[in-house]
Amino acid sequence: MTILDKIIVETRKTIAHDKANRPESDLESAIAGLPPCRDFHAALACGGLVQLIAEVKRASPSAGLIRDDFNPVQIAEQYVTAGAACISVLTDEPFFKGSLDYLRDVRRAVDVPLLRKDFIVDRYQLLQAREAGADCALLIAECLSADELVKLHDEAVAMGLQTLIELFEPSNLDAVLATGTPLVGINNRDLKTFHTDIEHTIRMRELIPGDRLVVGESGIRTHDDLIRLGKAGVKAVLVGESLMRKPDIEQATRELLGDNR
Ligand SMILES: O=P(O)(O)OC[C@@H](O)[C@@H](O)c1c[nH]c2ccccc12
Repeated sequence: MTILDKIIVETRKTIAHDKANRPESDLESAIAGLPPCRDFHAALACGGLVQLIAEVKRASPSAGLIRDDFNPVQIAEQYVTAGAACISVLTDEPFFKGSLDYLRDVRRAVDVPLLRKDFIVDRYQLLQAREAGADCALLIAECLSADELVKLHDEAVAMGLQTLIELFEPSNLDAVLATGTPLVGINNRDLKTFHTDIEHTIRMRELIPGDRLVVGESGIRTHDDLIRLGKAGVKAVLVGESLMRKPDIEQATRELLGDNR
């Protein structure tokens, strides 16, 4: 069993537990009265050379605990002050020490579009995302069949959410493109081995039609990395660990972006 398989097993347990506490119909009514989502795609499509989705990430299976003094609201505020276009909030609890409450708290504190970063396999999680204030939901091609990808993408859109669909395996590209999502993420981390290589995004970029906005994800550390990806046609980057490890997150975010504003 790979780590990804283990995460999905736990995720399904969490969903069953959450559904028992709060029925789907309850979430449906809760989202009915919400204002429309912010435009995640537009925030990345405009402005400078490469836009930043900065991630609130407390821990990960590969890195363990990334940061001791963890205050999601303060971190998100620092990201935004330093120029992040969007914020990603990890909500998986067992493996990433995240929480839907972090997403809620960040929603109250900042005005930029937010991504729910989790292992989404069920419509219920999309409802939770929308209710907690997300504007976009991550879908991972390695966790879902081609049919499930289409179904969850359509369900997300019906709720007013956008989707960022991520893949690592080149063989999943057709399934991702077939959903019609305008936002395609290339994960540089092989979730089976945790190894990251930013060349992976650069190679995969060439295979993706120009009408999709490509997000380079994982293992991005420096301004040079960002520039290299930008030159290869990558419009946005998703960065967590390298920023979360720095004592001064705001300063680190400025350094990553450089004069790329
Ligand atoms: O912390 P990094 O290496 O900067 O990576 C951020 C983000 O790409 C990573 O957290 C991620 C990408 N896809 C995921 C899917 C699930 C959990 C986590 C992820």
